[in-house]
Amino acid sequence: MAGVAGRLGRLWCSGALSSPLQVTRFPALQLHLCGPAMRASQKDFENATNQVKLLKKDPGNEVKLKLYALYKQATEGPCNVPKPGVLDFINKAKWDAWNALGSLPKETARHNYVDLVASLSASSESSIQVTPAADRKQPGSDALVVTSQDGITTITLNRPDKKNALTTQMYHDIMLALEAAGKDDSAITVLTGNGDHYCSGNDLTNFTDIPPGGVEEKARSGAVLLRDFVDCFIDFPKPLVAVVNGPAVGISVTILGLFDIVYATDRATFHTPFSHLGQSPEGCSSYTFPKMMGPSKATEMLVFGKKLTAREACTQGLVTEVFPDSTFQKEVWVRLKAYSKLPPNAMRISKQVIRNTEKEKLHAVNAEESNILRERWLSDECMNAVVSFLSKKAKL
Ligand SMILES: CCCC/C=C/CC(=O)SCCNC(=O)CCNC(=O)[C@H](O)C(C)(C)COP(=O)(O)OP(=O)(O)OC[C@H]1O[C@@H](n2cnc3c(N)ncnc32)[C@H](O)[C@@H]1OP(=O)(O)O
Repeated sequence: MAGVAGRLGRLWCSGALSSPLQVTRFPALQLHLCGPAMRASQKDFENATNQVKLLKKDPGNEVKLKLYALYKQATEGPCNVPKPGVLDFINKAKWDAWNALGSLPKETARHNYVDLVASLSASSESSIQVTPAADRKQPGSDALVVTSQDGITTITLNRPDKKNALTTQMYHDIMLALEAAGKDDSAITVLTGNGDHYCSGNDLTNFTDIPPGGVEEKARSGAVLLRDFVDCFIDFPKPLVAVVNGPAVGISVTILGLFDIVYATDRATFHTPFSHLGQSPEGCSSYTFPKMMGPSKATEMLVFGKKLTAREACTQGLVTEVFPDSTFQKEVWVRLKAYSKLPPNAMRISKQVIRNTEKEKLHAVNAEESNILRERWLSDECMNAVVSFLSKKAKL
């Protein structure tokens, strides 16, 4: 049975499954509670399927099967596939759960799915906002989740098992998400992380994906990607907020200088170990850090790799406000929801007035930093550091 549980566990990652704990106690009742006045929209449903990927706790196999069944019923209607053989435990369990829903209408199944996800989110102490419909194209992988609610578009880094390290795909997806968020009807955009880290910076395995043009081509395309990525933050047209839910490393720290507000849990740390990695500052930090904290404090971070606590980062001006970890999510989201009700055009224009004084300079700094890094990535110092990390000899 342990094997079955393990395999069922993998269902959890499929995106079709979600969960509410109370519901599991009265499944039959719950499945028919939904009246016509309480229908969930297709957008609510799509949002719930995204939200389920962000739940912190595994809700258990019984709930997962329920979610699977509701998802299938909502998307395909009553069970219409042949019953799997008795030895095909997993598929039989899934089939039984779906078949048990009988002729439950698609709409009701959709509503119950949304309900289940909402109550599971509430009971799982998820660090992620409960978010209904986002009218947008979702990024190409689960590593980034974009949701919208209460005038706030939230972009969540979702690779908690890798401390939210940024893959090449994620850089592209974040750029797409920012482009969409800049144009949507939300007032504020938030970047945050799922799990115990905010982000561990560039995924060092990105360096292992060498194209036919060799390492020079890799460094060249990396520099173009870096420059484009940081440009999106420089040009982002509306208030951009970082909700730093845990330790932050590398590029996830440097670009904070381009955010309008940075809220951090007191558990967060801020680390830019560029010299250790044979690299050099990016994200415009060679300009924004000395400006906000003075040249010598910036040197401690960017040259000597001094790791700051959240409170130190707040004193240095990198962080706007620090919150106790136990109340971090609650306090921050209450605050942001209040801000999001301010007139959006006024906020957008005020942000742009502040940013426009610096834009040209920031673009020039970004171009220069990207060029310098292109050289650094080809250095022995950098290659040795990456090999050392990848062979598990080094950790920051
Ligand atoms: C094209 C644009 C380029 C922009 C350039 C940006 C420069 C930077 O961002 S430099 C910063 C690069 N980041 C790092 O050097 C961090 C490396 N990670 C660590 O030192 C540690 O993982 C940690 C201190 C962040 C966390 O340590 P902890 O003990 O809590 O967890 P781990 O067991 O080490 O990590 C779990 C899991 O995640 C993998 N992982 C973590 N960070 C990265 C990363 N940056 N790249 C690739 N993989 C990472 C780690 O290897 C573990 O994986 P396994 O479970 O498979 O062993």
